Amino acid sequence: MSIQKIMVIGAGQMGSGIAQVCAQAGFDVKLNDMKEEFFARGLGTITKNLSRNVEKGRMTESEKEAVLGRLTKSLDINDANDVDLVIEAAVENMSVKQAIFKQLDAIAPAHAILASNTSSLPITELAAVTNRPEQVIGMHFMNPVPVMKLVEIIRGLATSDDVYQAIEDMTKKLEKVPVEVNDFPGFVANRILMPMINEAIYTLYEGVANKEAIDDVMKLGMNHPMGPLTLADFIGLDTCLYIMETLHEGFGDSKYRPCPLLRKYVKAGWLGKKTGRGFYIYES
Ligand SMILES: CC(=O)CC(=O)SCCNC(=O)CCNC(=O)[C@H](O)C(C)(C)COP(=O)(O)OP(=O)(O)OC[C@H]1O[C@@H](n2cnc3c(N)ncnc32)[C@H](O)[C@@H]1OP(=O)(O)O
Ligand SMILES: NC(=O)C1=CN([C@@H]2O[C@H](COP(=O)(O)OP(=O)(O)OC[C@H]3O[C@@H](n4cnc5c(N)ncnc54)[C@H](O)[C@@H]3O)[C@@H](O)[C@H]2O)C=CC1
Repeated sequence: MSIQKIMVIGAGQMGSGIAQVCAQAGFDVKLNDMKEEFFARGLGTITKNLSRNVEKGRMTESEKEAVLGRLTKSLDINDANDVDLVIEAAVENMSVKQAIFKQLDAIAPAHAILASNTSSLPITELAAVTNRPEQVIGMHFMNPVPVMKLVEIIRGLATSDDVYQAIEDMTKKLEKVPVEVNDFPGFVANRILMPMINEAIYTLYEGVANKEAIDDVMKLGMNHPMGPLTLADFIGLDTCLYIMETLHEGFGDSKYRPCPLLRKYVKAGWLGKKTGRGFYIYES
């Protein structure tokens, strides 16, 4: 199974990072989003990251131009008609993702693999809306994609061994480390990380300490690179809430109930770094 042409759906924080590392590894990448401005924002982030690589002597200017040359703009999902792999990185919402997978199943070539960068949603449920469930798989990158080494590879119930192998090989070409995981809500990464973040939000909500103190405890006491509230802002509070809801619904266990303060911030549109305000305020 040979992969050369890729479409990445969603040019947000994750999609832009995924498109960047794929283009850096030599793949031809179509970066798809719904509007020109969303694509432009994603391309802006990629260009900034590549320029930093040039400044730091990790890449020449001509290598940077070659990477950018392998990236193409797409504002139409029909552009998936000649790709070998689609990596979907749109919002963490099952109905949005299922609608995308249904369309892709009709558009993408019969051999194409359909992967999702979902943080928590069942791959098997995405696969079920297609006629190629054996070619549907989870490819869960970590944020920030250009820096973090891990990719959780999630097998849906029907995912074939050949498809798993092709995605594992492709992940290694991106210089990432694949880890095989089965299809349960939140997989491994967010089954463990997100309840910790949710508990940090409860700690704030219940007035145990202020936000700086909570972050300091985990940074200085546990050597985490970011405190949990800073990390929640970095991930996006909407994404954190979606993940907690998936865990809560998927396991039916009250220990996963999302903190009311998290819901309130999301309802206010305080989604974290990407909107300029979450637990902290960010200059643009
Ligand atoms: C929600 C999910 O489904 C799963 C997830 O992704 S959960 C989130 C997982 N990610 C984490 O937990 C990240 C935790 N934070 C960290 O590891 C670090 O704070 C960090 C790597 C983000 C930044 O590191 P730092 O040392 O504090 O800052 P800084 O010195 O500015 O950055 C370190 C390097 O990362 C790079 N970097 C930082 N942020 C970046 C970004 N958004 N994009 C690209 N590169 C970035 C910097 O350019 C820098 O590279 P150089 O040293 O080569 O110049
Ligand atoms: N933020 C994080 O730390 C991580 C997020 N993820 C997952 O990655 C996915 C994307 O998350 P982010 O990049 O953080 O979100 P984001 O909000 O930064 O970006 C989402 C992008 O998808 C686009 N989009 C939405 N619907 C679309 C459609 N139908 N067609 C094309 N584009 C569409 C939006 O316009 C936006 O640009 C989610 O499933 C999330 O759970 C996975 C790992 C880490």
